Amino acid sequence: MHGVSKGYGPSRQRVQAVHPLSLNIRQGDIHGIIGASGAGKSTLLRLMNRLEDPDEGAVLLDGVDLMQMKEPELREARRSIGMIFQHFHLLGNKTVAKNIAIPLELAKLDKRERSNRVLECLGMVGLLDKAEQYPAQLSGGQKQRVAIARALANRPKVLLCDEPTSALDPHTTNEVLEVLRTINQTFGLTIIIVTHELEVIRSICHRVSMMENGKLLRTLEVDSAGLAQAAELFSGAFVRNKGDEPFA
Ligand SMILES: Nc1ncnc2c1ncn2[C@@H]1O[C@H](COP(=O)(O)OP(=O)(O)OP(=O)(O)O)[C@@H](O)[C@H]1O
Repeated sequence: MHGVSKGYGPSRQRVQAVHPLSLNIRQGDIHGIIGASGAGKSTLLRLMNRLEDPDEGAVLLDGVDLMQMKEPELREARRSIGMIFQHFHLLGNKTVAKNIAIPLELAKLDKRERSNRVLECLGMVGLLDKAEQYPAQLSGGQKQRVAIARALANRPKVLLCDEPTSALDPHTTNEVLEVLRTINQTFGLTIIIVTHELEVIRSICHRVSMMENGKLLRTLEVDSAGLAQAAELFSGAFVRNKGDEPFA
């Protein structure tokens, strides 16, 4: 991202969600974005696949600026960027297999290819036995794994994760993080995770960017020095353990 910014609302009451910033995400990394509520993390993530358009700046994927793209080129590029959300966004009236098939139908894959791809993705998240179940029959962690499978269906290069474990207990959080780690290691998928949980950064991220009031404070390697700096910058602000109050 080069010099991107985003504000909301008319000029007098304008909220500058993201001040002009540049950020390079390394291919194959799991990159965390952390900061207090309202820091602009989700907005930054939504700028990465043009779910929101920046007011200025360039969003480059493999060196190609998404801002210069028009349909259908943009639609094609968006297929290479999957996304998952805190509350899963699964369709309750469709089975797990049908949920995962939705992006494949939109991409106009034929039926045979679709069902092969659905099985492939279910295998990646370890839920082959749940294909014919409905979301309501699954645990939170399983629902998020279905959402991951759906996001992977079009074989993206990048997976954007907006607070993927914030609605989950510690056990299912680990289950989801393990799936993300395995996908990253096995397929080299680049993963960007917005979170307010230091534990998520510690356990799976290679680098972390810290945001405050719409500004990018710093990007650090996730090693002991980086984690110590991160903790210092946001002392008292992280959720250290599930059940703690988020952001004092
Ligand atoms: N669609 C919108 N319309 C108006 N203001 C918005 C919109 N989306 C975000 N904002 C504002 O932009 C700022 C940044 O919001 P954003 O959701 O990106 O922060 P965040 O760091 O992800 O917060 P949280 O952790 O609470 O989700 C906030 O002040 C928010 O109220």
